Amino acid sequence: MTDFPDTTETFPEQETTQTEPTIITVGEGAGTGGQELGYDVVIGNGLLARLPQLIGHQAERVLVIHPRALRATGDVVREDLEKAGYQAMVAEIPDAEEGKHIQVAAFCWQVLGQNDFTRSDAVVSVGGGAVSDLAGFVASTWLRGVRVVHMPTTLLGMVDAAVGGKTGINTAEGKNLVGTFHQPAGVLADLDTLISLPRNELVAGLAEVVKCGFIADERILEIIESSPEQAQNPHSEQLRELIIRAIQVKVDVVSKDAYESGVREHINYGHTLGHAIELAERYQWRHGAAISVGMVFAAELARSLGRIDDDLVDRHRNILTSLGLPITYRDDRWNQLLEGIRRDKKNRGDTLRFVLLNGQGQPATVEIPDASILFAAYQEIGEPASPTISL
Ligand SMILES: NC(=O)c1ccc[n+]([C@@H]2O[C@H](COP(=O)([O-])OP(=O)(O)OC[C@H]3O[C@@H](n4cnc5c(N)ncnc54)[C@H](O)[C@@H]3O)[C@@H](O)[C@H]2O)c1
Ligand SMILES: O=C(O)C(=O)C[C@@H](O)[C@H](O)[C@H](O)COP(=O)(O)O
Ligand SMILES: [Zn+2]
Repeated sequence: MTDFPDTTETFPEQETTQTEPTIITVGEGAGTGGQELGYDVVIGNGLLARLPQLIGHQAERVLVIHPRALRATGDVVREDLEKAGYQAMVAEIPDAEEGKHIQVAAFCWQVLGQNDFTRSDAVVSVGGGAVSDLAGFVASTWLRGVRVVHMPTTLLGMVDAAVGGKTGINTAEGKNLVGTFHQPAGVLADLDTLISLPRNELVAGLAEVVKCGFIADERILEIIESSPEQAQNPHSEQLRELIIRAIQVKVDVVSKDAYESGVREHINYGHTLGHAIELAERYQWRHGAAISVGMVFAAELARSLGRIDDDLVDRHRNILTSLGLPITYRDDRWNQLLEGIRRDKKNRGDTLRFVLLNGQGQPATVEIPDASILFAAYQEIGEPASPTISL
């Protein structure tokens, strides 16, 4: 997997301030919990004890789905659930995008079936966005829908993937092409889990935070600009504030448009090219890295259409670079990328649609009349591909 910045180290140990958790409700007043809006995203430290409250006491059995890399954490969660009186079991799935596969979903369905999971039982995801996407998909399809609680352990999972109910798996043709909308019963974002997260994963998550800054909350951009280092420090107050602000942006949008028939498309900023890059790279690029390049591409596209000025495009490049995120892509892959772009879910028939800015904090979904405009923007982000080394 591509490393940016060139490190997988974690942050040095440091005291973390324990404060009262922040609770943000999705679709406040809109529903009754379960698979509807009206659930809580709890952000804080040491939150595991709150899990039974979110699962609910009608469940007797709970399946904890976690990736191989988080075996120890998955076991702790399972043991805690056993102590709380549930019959808890784990399903260990392949790491990262390898987990977002139909065969992995089939494995989880088998575990649920063999353990007689009923409609009152529940699923818990422990891991990053790949795990919550897969576990959410499994929960939404098992018996046509059982409760799922997400415990995101990556920054990206906390600020984006665990919130809002999009689930998904990949197919050979592209990213997230199969999936459902299935709101969780709750989300526990325990900031302590970020301490073991490799720095490059944390930085990848910051790409989605920056996205929220450009589409909605400029204060996010200002915090990062004033200290890109503190934004990457899992112990910092700045990162806590960034997480809360980014979740608030997502919650506001999802609360208005849970099924993406309007404004929810805006949180797909940077994803049209981003997903095409992920496919072209056979998922060896992190999602956040691909979205970073995708946002610069979208900014160039908006500039070429006269929607934003040079300063806003430069702000994209500066802020993403300050975090060590990539802003260019190899210049010899256009046809392959265009194929991916054509499969984006925002398209309607042959009409390509992109989320672009009309200014800071002013996103809009725009129809692209002619793919040649896209090619021109691609040239602005292109860099020569590394020469092939032949023996
Ligand atoms: N459903 C949505 O709304 C939504 C939103 C954004 C992204 N996504 C999806 O999320 C996925 C990306 O999520 P991600 O960036 O979290 O990647 P990921 O789930 O692949 O996790 C990244 C890596 O970090 C490891 N990891 C997780 N938590 C850790 C921890 N606390 N300590 C150490 N290592 C840990 C994982 O094992 C994995 O190797 C993509 O598939 C993307 O499409 C979905
Ligand atoms: O929640 C949403 O809506 C998003 O678009 C958030 C994105 O960050 C996320 O990557 C999502 O999975 C993309 O969805 P897709 O519909 O483009 O597959
Ligand atoms: Zn995303």
